[in-house]
Amino acid sequence: MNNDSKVIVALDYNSAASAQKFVDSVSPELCKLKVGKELFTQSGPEFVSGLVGRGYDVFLDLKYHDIPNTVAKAVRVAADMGVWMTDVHASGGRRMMEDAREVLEQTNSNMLLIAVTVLTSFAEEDLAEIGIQCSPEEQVLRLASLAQSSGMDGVVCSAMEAQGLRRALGETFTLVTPGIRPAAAAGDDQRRVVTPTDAIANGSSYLVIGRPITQASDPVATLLAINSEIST
Ligand SMILES: O=C(O)c1cc(=O)[nH]c(=O)n1[C@@H]1O[C@H](COP(=O)(O)O)[C@@H](O)[C@H]1O
Repeated sequence: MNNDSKVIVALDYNSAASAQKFVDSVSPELCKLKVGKELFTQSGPEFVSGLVGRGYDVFLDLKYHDIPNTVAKAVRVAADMGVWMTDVHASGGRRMMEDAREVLEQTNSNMLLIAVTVLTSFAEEDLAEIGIQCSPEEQVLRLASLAQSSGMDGVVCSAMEAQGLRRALGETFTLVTPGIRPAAAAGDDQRRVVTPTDAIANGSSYLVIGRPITQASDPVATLLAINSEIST
């Protein structure tokens, strides 16, 4: 079986039972799965291990951001769980990212380690309010370059920045893009949104999609429609 879908469904459910209901209706060939803060806080590593055991590529999205020693140790535990990918915040800095990379090398782990640049819920005015006086695009490029030179496999960014990052950082750098909204869908709390088709055209490696699938009246049909939209 080939787990080659570019869609990572964000399992942003408040109970293991509701997440499991979705998981039972799909298969590892149709999508990868992301476990984030809400579900992990609720259901913990056991739920994650269950997904790994069923053959899913799991993105454990806990966005580690702490001192280098703490992050490296948490990344090591994530790798031991057998997840496919996990993330740290690029703004944790070079030493934090390098130490996380080193711990994976010491254990011969091939888990993908990626760094969040500027959250897709941020617009330029949100950056200004936290003291960053540039456009999201500039800040994403700065943090993505730092992430690449600190040994990260890729970054999380908006697909709005994907084209520029592909040009600057090359074809093999993994670009994971949330903030995906089919045309005419509600943006919710997201600010830098792109449609599935445009995200792929811009060079995204993987699309993270939550509410447009999980809150659809027919989540599986919506996932299938997105898979076919981006494979044509
Ligand atoms: O790291 C992430 O996955 C992430 C980074 C980011 O910049 N923006 C972002 O939305 N996400 C996650 O991607 C998912 C997006 O969900 P929807 O907005 O419902 O599609 C959520 O689980 C977020 O936690």
